[in-house]
Amino acid sequence: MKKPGSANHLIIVSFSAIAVMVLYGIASPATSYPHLLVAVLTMVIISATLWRRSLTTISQDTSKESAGDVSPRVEEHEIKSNGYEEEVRLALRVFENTVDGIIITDSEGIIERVNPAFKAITGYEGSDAIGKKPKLLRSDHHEEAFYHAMWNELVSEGSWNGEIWNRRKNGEVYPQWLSVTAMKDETGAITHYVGIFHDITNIKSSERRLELQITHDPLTGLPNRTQFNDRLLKAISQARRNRTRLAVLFLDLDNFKNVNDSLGHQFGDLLLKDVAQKLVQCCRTEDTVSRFGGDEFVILLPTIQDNEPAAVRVAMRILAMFQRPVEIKTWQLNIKTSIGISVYPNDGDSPDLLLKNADMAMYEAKLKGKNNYAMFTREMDTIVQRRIMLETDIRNALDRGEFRVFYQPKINIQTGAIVGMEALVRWQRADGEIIPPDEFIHIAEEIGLIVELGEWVLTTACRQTMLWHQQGYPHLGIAVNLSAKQFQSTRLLNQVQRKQDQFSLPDDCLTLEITENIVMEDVESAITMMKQFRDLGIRLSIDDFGTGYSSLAYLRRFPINELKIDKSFIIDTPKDQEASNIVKSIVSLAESLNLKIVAEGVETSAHVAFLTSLGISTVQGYFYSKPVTASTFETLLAQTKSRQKI
Ligand SMILES: Nc1nc2c(ncn2[C@@H]2O[C@@H]3COP(=O)(O)O[C@H]4[C@@H](O)[C@H](n5cnc6c(=O)[nH]c(N)nc65)O[C@@H]4COP(=O)(O)O[C@H]3[C@H]2O)c(=O)[nH]1
Repeated sequence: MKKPGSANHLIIVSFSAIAVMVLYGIASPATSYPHLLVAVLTMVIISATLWRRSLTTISQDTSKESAGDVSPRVEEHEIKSNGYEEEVRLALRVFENTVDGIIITDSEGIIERVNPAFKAITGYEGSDAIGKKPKLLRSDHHEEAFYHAMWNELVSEGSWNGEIWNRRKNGEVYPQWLSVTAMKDETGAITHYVGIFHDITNIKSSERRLELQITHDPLTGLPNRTQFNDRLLKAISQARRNRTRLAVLFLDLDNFKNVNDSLGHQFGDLLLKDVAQKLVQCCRTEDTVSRFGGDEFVILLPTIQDNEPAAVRVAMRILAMFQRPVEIKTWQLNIKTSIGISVYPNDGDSPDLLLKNADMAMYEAKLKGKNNYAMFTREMDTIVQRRIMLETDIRNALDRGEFRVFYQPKINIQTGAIVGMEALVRWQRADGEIIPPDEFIHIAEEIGLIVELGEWVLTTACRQTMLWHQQGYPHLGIAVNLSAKQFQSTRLLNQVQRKQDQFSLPDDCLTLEITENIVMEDVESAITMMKQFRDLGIRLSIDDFGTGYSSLAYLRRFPINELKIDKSFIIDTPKDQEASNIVKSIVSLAESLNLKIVAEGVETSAHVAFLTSLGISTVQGYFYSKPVTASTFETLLAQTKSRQKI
């Protein structure tokens, strides 16, 4: 008798474990599962062969030893008790019941057997497939080279695993994961090929959904930052190879936040979708229009012939599109945009640099006024770097005590006496650099520091005025500038009243200087506010008069005390006729409205003579003094006092 050897027992034991795992779905479905199935099928074939051989041996032995003691039934019983036949049955059940399609071909690749799952996946009956080659399932998805490579690997390595697109009987092309294994006999010759596959359509479509989520903006469906960066990187290498140029356009919507805040986020979303569509219409199909989030859109023009014109043409087309109101529901919105442009290779050779520079140029476009574009320039880099530095540092400048108040005297043109002063803030950084207000006031406004800073200036100026009053100059008036945000702050009135009380300033001592544009923003509430100041004994002056857009009709209704003629007019007098006429008109306007006049920017004796001829009594300018520190101002006070005594 020949019993199955111990090696065979081992194989059977491991086969049982695998078969049970497969039946109960323990193995992972993606890649290890086909390997297990191949193992199972290997076992099917090996087991069947061994079993057949064992039975043959038994029957031979039986015939040989028919007269002997050992009954063949005993041998059969032994086989059954070893579980051998049972294992083979189990393997066949796996073949029949697995959800994976299985094809077994002969060494020539002619299909010998397929399992029921094969039919479920491909739609072909066993009878359709048996006797044919697996070519039957081919789609046009792959080149011939793909199949060559697959067979080469199969023959050399003994197996092939991978994704393959096949065609079902109904013509539908679908992706499947396929593992093919070459089965060999004892001599090493290939006897069969076993192919195991499963349909991965669902996996692929959820992969696609996931990829879409990773690479696209869910609101507008446009590529997102990740996808944009990817395309920009590829476009840069292509442009480098072909020695061509590309452009990046960075844009955001001016005042989008206001739309969102006033009309709600849903409305804002509709607006963004609409803008996205229109931007796509402004570009060619090979361009990438992406949304980085919020109201930021970035466009890639992957090939442009020249440095500027092509990119500028697209920017102009976009700006023209924004000239027309956007219609959302029943609303017509005037939305504007600012566009910054950077060009490869001049403005950067990496996605980061091109984006940063386009962003910088966009900031410059905003400064030029809304609905504008700007090309990146090297100088911008320096300006923006400085602005970023100031923006970071200013946040703690107040706590670090880096602000100073300078005072510029206001002079009585007839007597030369100092009648008051304007408080002008400066920022003295730790390294000693003095930064003028024109450079940081708008930053303080943007980051919300201005109300706090304004209060500090008001306190400092009022305290200093009180001290000078106490030192023997009780006639000095003090003028303090207000920014738009301060003027709109509900705290302002209360703040001013407290300072006036705290430093015992008499009525008409404190003047608040506001620009025309500030009051014109919301005329009615500005008038209410101004009346309250007047009731407190606070003077009001319209600063930079002539440069804004105040209406004369409103001017009549403003409870103001003074017009301050802007220095840009004074500077050109008396030579420039137009400037001189404007100054004359402002003077007669002030007279008719019973307002006082202050002329600023008085730099020369010719200015003084001209203003004197117009009957102006109060002036301010470098001819007398630049803004100076409190101690220098005290020296000026002492000098003019002694001059007057002489
Ligand atoms: N070329 C020339 N310039 C002259 C002459 N006389 C005076 N100036 C300058 O003209 C500006 C007058 O102040 P402003 O029109 O209120 O214009 C101010 C004001 O709008 C703003 N500002 C200054 N301090 C404050 C502040 O404390 N709060 C706010 N909100 N704004 C301030 O910054 C602006 C600029 O202030 P400054 O740089 O101090 O510049 C001052 C002053 O130095 C002259 O003869 N020739």
